[in-house]
Amino acid sequence: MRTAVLVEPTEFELQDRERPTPGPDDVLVAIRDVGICGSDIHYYEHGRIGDYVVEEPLVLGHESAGEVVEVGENVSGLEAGDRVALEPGVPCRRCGHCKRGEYHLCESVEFMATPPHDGAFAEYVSWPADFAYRLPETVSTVEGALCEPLSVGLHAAQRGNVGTGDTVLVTGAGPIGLTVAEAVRAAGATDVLITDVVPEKLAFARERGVDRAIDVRETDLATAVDEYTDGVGADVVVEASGAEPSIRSTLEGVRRGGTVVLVGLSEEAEVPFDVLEVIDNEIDVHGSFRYANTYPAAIDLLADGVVDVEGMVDFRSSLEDVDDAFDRAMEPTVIKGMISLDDA
Ligand SMILES: NC(=O)C1=CN([C@@H]2O[C@H](COP(=O)(O)OP(=O)(O)OC[C@H]3O[C@@H](n4cnc5c(N)ncnc54)[C@H](O)[C@@H]3O)[C@@H](O)[C@H]2O)C=CC1
Ligand SMILES: CC(=O)[C@H](N)C(=O)O
Repeated sequence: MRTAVLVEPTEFELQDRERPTPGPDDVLVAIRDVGICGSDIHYYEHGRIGDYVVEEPLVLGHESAGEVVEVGENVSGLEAGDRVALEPGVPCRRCGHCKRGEYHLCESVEFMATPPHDGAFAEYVSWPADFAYRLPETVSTVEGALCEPLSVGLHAAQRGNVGTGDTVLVTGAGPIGLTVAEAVRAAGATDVLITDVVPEKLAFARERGVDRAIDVRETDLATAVDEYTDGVGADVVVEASGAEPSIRSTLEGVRRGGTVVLVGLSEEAEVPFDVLEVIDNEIDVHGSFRYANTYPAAIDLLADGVVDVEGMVDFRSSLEDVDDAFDRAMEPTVIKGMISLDDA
């Protein structure tokens, strides 16, 4: 089968690899669509993300969906011909975190396209059936693949306990910020403000219906939020840029007694944060890491037309054109590129 393998930073090689054989609890999936995520780009450019270093050739791509072509002998509920979204992180299912249902915190999660685990830029992936979710007819495999970033947004909204009538400030209008915006709307937020430093990203967010798009290069964030909220501040701020100034600015946007959710991963592990402000204003600060149990909700929301992810896609490219696709995906105005494979 065809695979695109990252053999060195900035170097993909198209390799012909043996088609995997599904184990008894697995499904073999002919991959149709795979999103290019910021983490794929980071591995492509730098060969590492923090402690995760690409030491062996690695197949990238963890936002994927396709068609089941074979099922293992123990699998029920899925059959050949079903289209599925693949949840990319598979936990041990036995540890305390798994048993509590917070399986995304399992220390033994094997996550696609995170060294040493291969991802989905491949014709076929064999995957545990309980992490493969059937897509209804009305949900495309592009949408199925983008259940992954949508899940990051849904989990962030849950971490922020976003509720009906809330005003939410999202910092960063990349794919994650945009899925957060979709998720908080679905959770009942009535006012969504978003920031960025790229005018095209802000214009796009505006087209998607955010109530206020703030260019923080030109506009003081605290003033803009105060104007919008009559000096109160946002109920919830979700940081989705990873930029250090933006992380620090979350405390300028949140109301007293409000919640800050940190999703964006800073280049630096330590970012100065005014703890006196946090205490004095009784701010709840939550980290948000990936997601758990979000795929069924993501698929339902897509099927019901409550959220949109397909509109974020700027282009679809082929496995053979993966180099060109990554070059395009790195352009600052591009939101989401996809690698799409022919029907298997
Ligand atoms: N916690 C988690 O589970 C996950 C975290 N992430 C992280 O979330 C962040 C966002 O991911 P993507 O949307 O894919 O990244 P992205 O790089 O495509 O988007 C970030 C956006 O922030 C904007 N930005 C840069 N500086 C800014 C500033 N000072 N104020 C406001 N906006 C600013 C950029 O122009 C860009 O539009 C990244 O740090 C990524 O690593 C991504 C996936 C999961
Ligand atoms: C941080 C990422 O972008 C990636 N989606 C991951 O969950 O590892």
